[in-house]
Amino acid sequence: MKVTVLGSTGSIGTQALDVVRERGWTVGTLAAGRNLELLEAQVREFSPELVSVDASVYAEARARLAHPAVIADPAEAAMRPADVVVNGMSGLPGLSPTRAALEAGQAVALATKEAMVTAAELIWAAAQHGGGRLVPVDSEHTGVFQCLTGEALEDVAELILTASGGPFRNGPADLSSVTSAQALRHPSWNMGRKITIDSATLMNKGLEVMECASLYGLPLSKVGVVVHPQSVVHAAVRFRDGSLKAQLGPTDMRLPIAYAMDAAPTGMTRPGDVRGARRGPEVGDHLGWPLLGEWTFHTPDLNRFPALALAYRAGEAGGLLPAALNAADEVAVPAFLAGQIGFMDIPRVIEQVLDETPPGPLSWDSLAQTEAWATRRAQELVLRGVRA
Ligand SMILES: NC(=O)C1=CN([C@@H]2O[C@H](COP(=O)(O)OP(=O)(O)OC[C@H]3O[C@@H](n4cnc5c(N)ncnc54)[C@H](OP(=O)(O)O)[C@@H]3O)[C@@H](O)[C@H]2O)C=CC1
Ligand SMILES: CC(=O)[C@@H](O)[C@H](O)COP(=O)(O)O
Ligand SMILES: [Mn+2]
Repeated sequence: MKVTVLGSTGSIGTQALDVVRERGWTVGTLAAGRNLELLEAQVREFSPELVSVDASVYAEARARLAHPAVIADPAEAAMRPADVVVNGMSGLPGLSPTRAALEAGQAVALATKEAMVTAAELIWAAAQHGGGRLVPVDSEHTGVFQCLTGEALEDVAELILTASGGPFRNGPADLSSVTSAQALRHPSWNMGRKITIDSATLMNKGLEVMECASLYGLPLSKVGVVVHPQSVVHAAVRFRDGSLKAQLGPTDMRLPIAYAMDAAPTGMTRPGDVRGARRGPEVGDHLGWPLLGEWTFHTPDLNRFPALALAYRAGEAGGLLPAALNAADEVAVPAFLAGQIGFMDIPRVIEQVLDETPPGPLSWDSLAQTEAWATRRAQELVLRGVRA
């Protein structure tokens, strides 16, 4: 199988390349941002025909990388014919490559949750128009996908996503003065910095609730969240007869990535279009994973973690609000990491941006305008302070 990996130098990208190595697949195209040292090592190992890098390091990349063609356009990289395109780009920059890949008829293993959060209708239209297919990589959403396989959507009463609860699930009661070092200490997953902070605020779960509704074509009122500190159960589906089906697994993203890569060629073309895939060989030496230990489940505390309620609010409003929420979060999280604002200012910035977002129908143009506006407004709030 010939694979494209977008975001190849990140947490998802490097694990996708682990799967490629284990399976003996080949790499046609890689897209990275600015980490040329790691990209150079990946080029040496996988010999792709094409690499894309961030425009700011394009000249340096041309000088350093002798043999593959070098471009500065991940959307073009996404269109290069491949059996599967893994998108592990973080945030808004991952949106246009997702669109480009689907419009070019590619099979996409999609980790970039921001695409389904901000632009689901447009992404599905791109898939319909271009013949592209997609399968989610996110651990909870592959969990739902696997639970829904062989079931009828009309029989679903509720989709349940588990949350680890992040590093602050047991305290302190007041989160105003927690540090970025504390917030970056995720209890169960090793991930990029942005998603790790989102896990600490529970915004990650908020984004995932919207991602889930968009993927499976169900209203937000049918997507629930339960805190499960052990991160063994990734998701569950409650059916109308009262039965629950859950998906369990080790906390190793190579399993969801490998499943999505196997499933993408027969993947989803519209919301809820779930067809399970044949499973590939063992991933990451997990056949002996011990199904042992104690598992607990409790409801999330929306007072300490208001970001989750904000995400439900944006998701229920729909239109351009999820894009505004996401853009504000993409400003607030780096500002927190840079020490410019406190931890509880993250949801404050987002709430004020949501309150002020001009309504309107979703299109690629209005999406880009709203993202630009919300980014600017969030930057102002970071500099000047949010309302009391
Ligand atoms: N990590 C995880 O376990 C999970 C992640 N996800 C989702 O997957 C996505 C990626 O997350 P994660 O891997 O943690 O993030 P990382 O921050 O670890 O990686 C982001 C990747 O995007 C790359 N990138 C940035 N700009 C560009 C660009 N212009 N062109 C191409 N690549 C670019 C970065 O490149 P560089 O470093 O070279 O600058 C890096 O390779 C997010 O949407 C996240 O929510 C979902 C579930 C689990
Ligand atoms: C691995 C994965 O899918 C992450 O999105 C994970 O869910 C983050 O953990 P939280 O449950 O703490 O948000
Ligand atoms: Mn997840």
